[in-house]
Amino acid sequence: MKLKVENLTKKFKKIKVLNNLNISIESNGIYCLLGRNGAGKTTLLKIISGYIPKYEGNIYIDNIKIPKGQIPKNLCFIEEKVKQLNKPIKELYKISSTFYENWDYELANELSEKFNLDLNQKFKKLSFGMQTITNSIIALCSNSKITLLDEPMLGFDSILREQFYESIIESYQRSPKLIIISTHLIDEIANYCEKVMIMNSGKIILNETIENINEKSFSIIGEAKEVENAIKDLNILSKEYVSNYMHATLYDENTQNLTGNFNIEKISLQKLFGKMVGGKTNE
Ligand SMILES: Nc1ncnc2c1ncn2[C@@H]1O[C@H](COP(=O)(O)OP(=O)(O)OP(=O)(O)O)[C@@H](O)[C@H]1O
Repeated sequence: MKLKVENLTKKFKKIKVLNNLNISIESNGIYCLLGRNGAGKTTLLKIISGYIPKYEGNIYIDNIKIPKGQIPKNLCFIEEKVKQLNKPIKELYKISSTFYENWDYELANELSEKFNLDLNQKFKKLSFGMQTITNSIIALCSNSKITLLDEPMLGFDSILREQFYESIIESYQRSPKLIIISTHLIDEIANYCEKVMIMNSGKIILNETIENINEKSFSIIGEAKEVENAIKDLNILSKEYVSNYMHATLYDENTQNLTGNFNIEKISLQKLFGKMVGGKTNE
Protein backbone atom coordinates (compact mmCIF):
# COMPACT_ATOMS: atom_id res chain seq x y z
CA MET A 1 0.00 0.00 0.00
CA LYS A 2 0.99 3.60 -0.55
CA LEU A 3 0.03 6.51 1.65
CA LYS A 4 0.57 10.14 0.83
CA VAL A 5 -0.28 13.08 3.04
CA GLU A 6 0.06 16.33 1.13
CA ASN A 7 0.28 19.83 2.61
CA LEU A 8 -1.89 18.92 5.57
CA THR A 9 -2.85 21.80 7.84
CA LYS A 10 -5.26 21.49 10.75
CA LYS A 11 -6.30 24.25 13.11
CA PHE A 12 -8.27 23.93 16.32
CA LYS A 13 -9.65 27.35 17.25
CA LYS A 14 -7.06 29.15 15.11
CA ILE A 15 -4.19 27.16 16.65
CA LYS A 16 -2.28 25.25 13.98
CA VAL A 17 -1.76 21.71 15.20
CA LEU A 18 -0.60 20.42 11.82
CA ASN A 19 1.29 22.87 9.65
CA ASN A 20 1.70 21.98 5.98
CA LEU A 21 2.68 18.43 6.88
CA ASN A 22 3.82 15.98 4.21
CA ILE A 23 4.38 12.22 4.32
CA SER A 24 5.02 9.81 1.51
CA ILE A 25 5.04 6.09 2.28
CA GLU A 26 5.73 4.03 -0.81
CA SER A 27 5.22 0.47 0.40
CA ASN A 28 4.01 -1.83 3.16
CA GLY A 29 6.01 -1.91 6.34
CA ILE A 30 5.96 -1.22 10.05
CA TYR A 31 6.43 2.48 10.67
CA CYS A 32 6.49 4.33 13.93
CA LEU A 33 5.29 7.83 14.59
CA LEU A 34 7.00 9.74 17.38
CA GLY A 35 6.32 13.15 18.83
CA ARG A 36 6.04 14.81 22.19
CA ASN A 37 2.70 15.14 23.96
CA GLY A 38 0.47 17.40 21.93
CA ALA A 39 2.62 17.13 18.78
CA GLY A 40 -0.46 16.19 16.75
CA LYS A 41 0.02 12.43 16.26
CA THR A 42 -3.58 11.48 17.10
CA THR A 43 -4.91 14.36 15.00
CA LEU A 44 -2.88 13.19 12.01
CA LEU A 45 -4.02 9.56 12.38
CA LYS A 46 -7.64 10.65 12.82
CA ILE A 47 -7.52 12.76 9.66
CA ILE A 48 -6.04 9.87 7.63
CA SER A 49 -8.79 7.63 9.05
CA GLY A 50 -11.61 10.01 8.11
CA TYR A 51 -12.59 10.83 11.71
CA ILE A 52 -11.77 14.51 11.30
CA PRO A 53 -13.44 15.89 8.16
CA LYS A 54 -12.24 19.51 8.28
CA TYR A 55 -8.66 20.18 7.24
CA GLU A 56 -6.59 21.70 4.46
CA GLY A 57 -4.53 19.41 2.22
CA ASN A 58 -5.00 15.99 0.69
CA ILE A 59 -4.75 12.33 1.63
CA TYR A 60 -4.02 9.72 -1.04
CA ILE A 61 -4.14 5.96 -0.61
CA ASP A 62 -2.64 4.02 -3.50
CA ASN A 63 -2.64 7.28 -5.48
CA ILE A 64 -6.41 7.77 -5.00
CA LYS A 65 -7.49 10.96 -3.27
CA ILE A 66 -9.68 10.23 -0.24
CA PRO A 67 -12.67 12.58 0.11
CA LYS A 68 -12.55 14.57 3.37
CA GLY A 69 -14.18 12.71 6.25
CA GLN A 70 -14.52 9.43 4.38
CA ILE A 71 -13.27 6.35 6.25
CA PRO A 72 -11.00 4.67 3.69
CA LYS A 73 -11.82 1.08 2.76
CA ASN A 74 -9.43 -1.43 4.23
CA LEU A 75 -8.23 0.87 6.98
CA CYS A 76 -8.42 0.20 10.70
CA PHE A 77 -7.65 2.89 13.25
CA ILE A 78 -7.49 2.05 16.93
CA GLU A 79 -7.42 5.08 19.18
CA GLU A 80 -5.74 5.16 22.55
CA LYS A 81 -8.26 4.32 25.29
CA VAL A 82 -10.95 3.23 22.81
CA LYS A 83 -14.13 2.03 24.49
CA GLN A 84 -15.86 -1.05 23.12
CA LEU A 85 -19.43 -2.19 23.68
CA ASN A 86 -19.68 -3.93 27.04
CA LYS A 87 -19.99 -7.38 25.51
CA PRO A 88 -17.95 -10.57 25.95
CA ILE A 89 -14.75 -10.52 23.91
CA LYS A 90 -15.99 -13.31 21.64
CA GLU A 91 -19.01 -11.13 20.77
CA LEU A 92 -16.71 -8.21 20.03
CA TYR A 93 -14.71 -10.45 17.69
CA LYS A 94 -17.93 -11.56 16.01
CA ILE A 95 -19.08 -7.97 15.50
CA SER A 96 -15.63 -7.01 14.21
CA SER A 97 -15.63 -9.94 11.77
CA THR A 98 -18.77 -8.55 10.13
CA PHE A 99 -17.15 -5.14 9.98
CA TYR A 100 -13.79 -6.15 8.52
CA GLU A 101 -14.08 -8.35 5.46
CA ASN A 102 -10.59 -9.90 5.87
CA TRP A 103 -11.00 -10.74 9.57
CA ASP A 104 -8.42 -13.39 10.57
CA TYR A 105 -10.24 -15.89 12.86
CA GLU A 106 -7.17 -18.04 13.32
CA LEU A 107 -5.01 -15.12 14.46
CA ALA A 108 -7.80 -13.95 16.82
CA ASN A 109 -7.77 -17.37 18.51
CA GLU A 110 -3.98 -17.53 18.60
CA LEU A 111 -3.59 -14.05 20.08
CA SER A 112 -6.38 -14.57 22.61
CA GLU A 113 -4.57 -17.67 23.85
CA LYS A 114 -1.22 -15.95 23.83
CA PHE A 115 -2.57 -13.12 26.00
CA ASN A 116 -4.71 -15.42 28.19
CA LEU A 117 -7.90 -13.57 27.32
CA ASP A 118 -11.08 -15.12 28.67
CA LEU A 119 -13.35 -14.80 25.64
CA ASN A 120 -16.45 -14.93 27.83
CA GLN A 121 -15.37 -11.93 29.88
CA LYS A 122 -17.22 -8.68 29.25
CA PHE A 123 -15.11 -5.72 28.08
CA LYS A 124 -15.71 -3.50 31.13
CA LYS A 125 -14.64 -6.29 33.49
CA LEU A 126 -11.18 -6.42 31.90
CA SER A 127 -8.23 -4.58 33.43
CA PHE A 128 -7.13 -1.45 31.54
CA GLY A 129 -4.16 -3.29 29.99
CA MET A 130 -6.40 -6.18 28.90
CA GLN A 131 -8.92 -3.75 27.37
CA THR A 132 -6.08 -2.23 25.38
CA ILE A 133 -4.84 -5.65 24.28
CA THR A 134 -8.38 -6.55 23.14
CA ASN A 135 -8.49 -3.39 21.02
CA SER A 136 -5.06 -4.08 19.59
CA ILE A 137 -5.95 -7.71 18.79
CA ILE A 138 -9.03 -6.48 16.95
CA ALA A 139 -6.83 -4.09 14.95
CA LEU A 140 -4.35 -6.81 13.99
CA CYS A 141 -7.05 -9.39 13.17
CA SER A 142 -8.98 -6.89 11.07
CA ASN A 143 -6.21 -7.60 8.59
CA SER A 144 -6.72 -4.14 7.18
CA LYS A 145 -4.29 -3.10 4.48
CA ILE A 146 -3.63 0.06 6.48
CA THR A 147 -3.55 -0.38 10.25
CA LEU A 148 -3.08 2.69 12.42
CA LEU A 149 -2.37 2.05 16.10
CA ASP A 150 -2.42 5.05 18.40
CA GLU A 151 -0.45 4.21 21.54
CA PRO A 152 -1.47 0.54 21.43
CA MET A 153 0.67 -0.43 24.43
CA LEU A 154 -0.93 1.90 27.01
CA GLY A 155 -1.18 0.05 30.32
CA PHE A 156 0.90 -2.95 29.19
CA ASP A 157 3.60 -4.33 31.45
CA SER A 158 6.97 -5.09 29.85
CA ILE A 159 6.11 -8.76 29.21
CA LEU A 160 2.82 -7.86 27.52
CA ARG A 161 4.63 -5.28 25.42
CA GLU A 162 7.23 -7.80 24.27
CA GLN A 163 4.45 -10.25 23.35
CA PHE A 164 2.55 -7.53 21.56
CA TYR A 165 5.58 -6.53 19.44
CA GLU A 166 5.96 -10.20 18.46
CA SER A 167 2.27 -10.29 17.50
CA ILE A 168 2.65 -7.26 15.27
CA ILE A 169 5.54 -8.94 13.45
CA GLU A 170 3.58 -12.21 13.23
CA SER A 171 0.53 -10.44 11.81
CA TYR A 172 2.74 -8.57 9.33
CA GLN A 173 4.45 -11.76 8.19
CA ARG A 174 1.09 -13.50 7.66
CA SER A 175 -0.20 -10.61 5.67
CA PRO A 176 2.08 -7.67 4.86
CA LYS A 177 0.38 -4.33 5.29
CA LEU A 178 1.11 -0.72 6.13
CA ILE A 179 1.19 -0.37 9.91
CA ILE A 180 1.77 2.94 11.68
CA ILE A 181 2.29 2.83 15.41
CA SER A 182 2.24 6.01 17.44
CA THR A 183 4.11 5.56 20.70
CA HIS A 184 6.28 7.13 23.37
CA LEU A 185 8.21 3.87 23.93
CA ILE A 186 10.92 4.93 21.55
CA ASP A 187 13.83 2.57 22.08
CA GLU A 188 11.54 -0.46 22.38
CA ILE A 189 9.75 0.18 19.11
CA ALA A 190 13.05 0.83 17.34
CA ASN A 191 13.71 -2.92 17.49
CA TYR A 192 10.56 -3.77 15.59
CA CYS A 193 9.90 -1.12 12.99
CA GLU A 194 11.79 -0.26 9.86
CA LYS A 195 11.07 3.42 9.53
CA VAL A 196 10.63 6.25 11.99
CA MET A 197 8.70 9.48 11.53
CA ILE A 198 9.22 12.26 14.05
CA MET A 199 6.67 15.06 14.40
CA ASN A 200 7.40 18.48 15.80
CA SER A 201 5.72 21.86 15.48
CA GLY A 202 3.03 20.39 13.23
CA LYS A 203 5.46 18.91 10.71
CA ILE A 204 7.32 15.67 10.07
CA ILE A 205 10.90 16.63 10.82
CA LEU A 206 12.42 13.19 10.25
CA ASN A 207 11.28 10.28 8.08
CA GLU A 208 14.04 7.70 7.88
CA THR A 209 14.82 4.02 8.12
CA ILE A 210 16.15 2.81 11.46
CA GLU A 211 19.23 1.67 9.58
CA ASN A 212 19.98 5.17 8.25
CA ILE A 213 19.23 6.74 11.61
CA ASN A 214 21.73 4.40 13.28
CA GLU A 215 24.33 5.33 10.73
CA LYS A 216 23.88 9.06 11.30
CA SER A 217 23.36 9.47 15.06
CA PHE A 218 26.48 10.10 17.11
CA SER A 219 27.80 11.86 20.12
CA ILE A 220 31.34 13.17 20.23
CA ILE A 221 33.32 14.29 23.25
CA GLY A 222 36.82 15.70 23.47
CA GLU A 223 38.97 18.81 23.65
CA ALA A 224 36.73 21.67 22.51
CA LYS A 225 38.90 23.18 19.78
CA GLU A 226 39.65 19.80 18.25
CA VAL A 227 35.99 18.71 18.29
CA GLU A 228 34.79 22.05 16.92
CA ASN A 229 37.23 21.82 14.05
CA ALA A 230 36.32 18.20 13.26
CA ILE A 231 32.56 18.77 13.13
CA LYS A 232 32.40 22.27 11.64
CA ASP A 233 30.84 21.06 8.36
CA LEU A 234 28.50 18.50 9.93
CA ASN A 235 24.88 18.68 11.06
CA ILE A 236 25.15 19.46 14.78
CA LEU A 237 22.07 18.93 16.97
CA SER A 238 23.54 20.10 20.26
CA LYS A 239 26.74 21.36 21.85
CA GLU A 240 27.71 21.52 25.50
CA TYR A 241 30.94 22.80 26.99
CA VAL A 242 32.53 21.74 30.28
CA SER A 243 35.74 23.70 30.93
CA ASN A 244 37.77 23.15 27.74
CA TYR A 245 35.92 20.00 26.75
CA MET A 246 33.03 19.81 24.34
CA HIS A 247 30.23 17.29 23.97
CA ALA A 248 28.24 17.45 20.73
CA THR A 249 25.43 15.42 19.19
CA LEU A 250 25.51 14.90 15.45
CA TYR A 251 23.04 13.72 12.86
CA ASP A 252 25.07 13.33 9.71
CA GLU A 253 26.15 10.61 7.32
CA ASN A 254 29.66 11.96 6.93
CA THR A 255 31.05 10.95 10.30
CA GLN A 256 33.03 7.87 9.19
CA ASN A 257 36.27 9.72 8.61
CA LEU A 258 36.35 11.69 11.83
CA THR A 259 39.69 11.08 13.50
CA GLY A 260 41.35 12.91 16.31
CA ASN A 261 41.78 13.04 20.00
CA PHE A 262 38.12 12.58 20.90
CA ASN A 263 35.60 9.83 21.53
CA ILE A 264 32.77 9.25 19.14
CA GLU A 265 29.91 6.86 19.83
CA LYS A 266 26.48 5.94 18.55
CA ILE A 267 23.43 7.26 20.38
CA SER A 268 20.02 5.65 20.89
CA LEU A 269 16.89 6.71 19.04
CA GLN A 270 15.50 8.01 22.35
CA LYS A 271 18.50 10.27 22.75
CA LEU A 272 18.31 11.48 19.16
CA PHE A 273 14.59 12.18 19.61
CA GLY A 274 15.32 14.20 22.76
CA LYS A 275 17.93 16.26 20.92
CA MET A 276 15.65 16.88 17.94
CA VAL A 277 12.47 17.85 19.76
CA GLY A 278 13.54 18.42 23.37
CA GLY A 279 12.15 21.50 25.04
CA LYS A 280 9.37 22.01 22.54
CA THR A 281 5.79 20.84 22.84
CA ASN A 282 2.64 22.17 21.23
CA GLU A 283 0.91 22.27 24.58
N1 LIG B 1 -10.97 18.37 19.23
C1 LIG B 1 -10.01 19.22 19.61
N2 LIG B 1 -10.30 20.49 19.91
C2 LIG B 1 -9.34 21.38 20.26
N3 LIG B 1 -8.04 21.06 20.36
C3 LIG B 1 -7.68 19.80 20.09
C4 LIG B 1 -8.65 18.81 19.70
N4 LIG B 1 -7.98 17.63 19.47
C5 LIG B 1 -6.68 17.88 19.72
N5 LIG B 1 -6.49 19.17 20.09
C6 LIG B 1 -5.22 19.81 20.41
O1 LIG B 1 -4.32 19.53 19.34
C7 LIG B 1 -3.00 19.30 19.85
C8 LIG B 1 -2.50 17.95 19.33
O2 LIG B 1 -3.24 16.91 19.98
P1 LIG B 1 -3.01 15.39 19.62
O3 LIG B 1 -3.93 14.60 20.51
O4 LIG B 1 -3.14 15.21 18.17
O5 LIG B 1 -1.49 15.19 20.05
P2 LIG B 1 -0.67 13.84 20.32
O6 LIG B 1 0.64 14.03 19.62
O7 LIG B 1 -1.48 12.65 19.93
O8 LIG B 1 -0.45 13.91 21.88
P3 LIG B 1 -0.26 12.72 22.98
O9 LIG B 1 1.07 12.08 22.70
O10 LIG B 1 -0.27 13.47 24.27
O11 LIG B 1 -1.43 11.77 22.83
C9 LIG B 1 -3.10 19.40 21.36
O12 LIG B 1 -2.69 20.69 21.74
C10 LIG B 1 -4.57 19.19 21.65
O13 LIG B 1 -4.95 19.86 22.81
